[in-house]
Amino acid sequence: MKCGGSTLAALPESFFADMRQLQEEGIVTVIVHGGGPAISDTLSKLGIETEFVNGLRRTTEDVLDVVEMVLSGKINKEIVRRIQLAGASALGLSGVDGQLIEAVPVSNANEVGLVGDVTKVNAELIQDVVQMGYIPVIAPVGLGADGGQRYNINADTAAGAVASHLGVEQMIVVTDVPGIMNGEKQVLPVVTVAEIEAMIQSGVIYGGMIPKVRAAIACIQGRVKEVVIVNGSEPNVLSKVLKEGGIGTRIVR
Ligand SMILES: Nc1ncnc2c1ncn2[C@@H]1O[C@H](COP(=O)(O)OP(=O)(O)O)[C@@H](O)[C@H]1O
Ligand SMILES: CC(=O)N[C@@H](CCC(=O)OP(=O)(O)O)C(=O)O
Repeated sequence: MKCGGSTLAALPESFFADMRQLQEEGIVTVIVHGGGPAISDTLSKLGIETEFVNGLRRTTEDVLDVVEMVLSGKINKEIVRRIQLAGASALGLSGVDGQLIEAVPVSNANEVGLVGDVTKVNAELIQDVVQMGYIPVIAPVGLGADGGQRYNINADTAAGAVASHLGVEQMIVVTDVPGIMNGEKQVLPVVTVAEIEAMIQSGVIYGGMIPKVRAAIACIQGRVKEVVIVNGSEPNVLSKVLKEGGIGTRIVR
């Protein structure tokens, strides 16, 4: 599951209670989270300028310090605490811990700086954490293969990579809209990978939805059958996706 920064503060207690219920039923959840708005807030308090190029934050070493502090510190621990308060067990990690997420510079690094694309995920570590009874909560900061260089990774991209390396059946993207909407603001129940490019071209899909659909395209292969985009403030949204369906937008092959 990917939890977007747009919705984290608005997630109700029941969202985490639902997660506990699912864990008790043996449904395994792995969380990759964002935190874009909180990063932007802290950068502005510190007087560090920030800017997005095609949805990716232009990242200098100074920006990266704040990204890591906010994502791996504040946001990651907030989510872990909320899961624990709901009575479930969670363990917070970033892509740095246990070399969880290995990354290389994105192809337009000359424009965006220290932003990474995922090349490898330590799936064994995630599986071990799950085996120990914890819900892994992962912040999208990656490390170069040499272990020295950190990279800021878009959270949708990181979640898609984790989903495909784990070979899960479904990725749930929790955000602040009820799904992908068409030009008339109607939520589309199903969108195919083939339809997405045209929707980006026509401007129906824009801004923060673009990295989500691109991550979906990249991860829907092999065992990953679908990506479902849902609103986190919808009551018991996780159970509804997993048990009833008919909610949000399903992106399928
Ligand atoms: N076709 C679309 N349907 C729904 N939302 C869209 C669409 N195109 C762009 N968006 C935007 O994508 C946003 C979600 O992305 P973002 O703000 O980055 O969220 P998150 O922090 O959850 O990743 C929505 O709030 C909406 O403004
Ligand atoms: C490279 C890049 O843009 N990284 C993102 C990481 C956080 C993120 O993606 O958070 P949301 O899911 O809330 O948007 C950033 O710096 O904002």
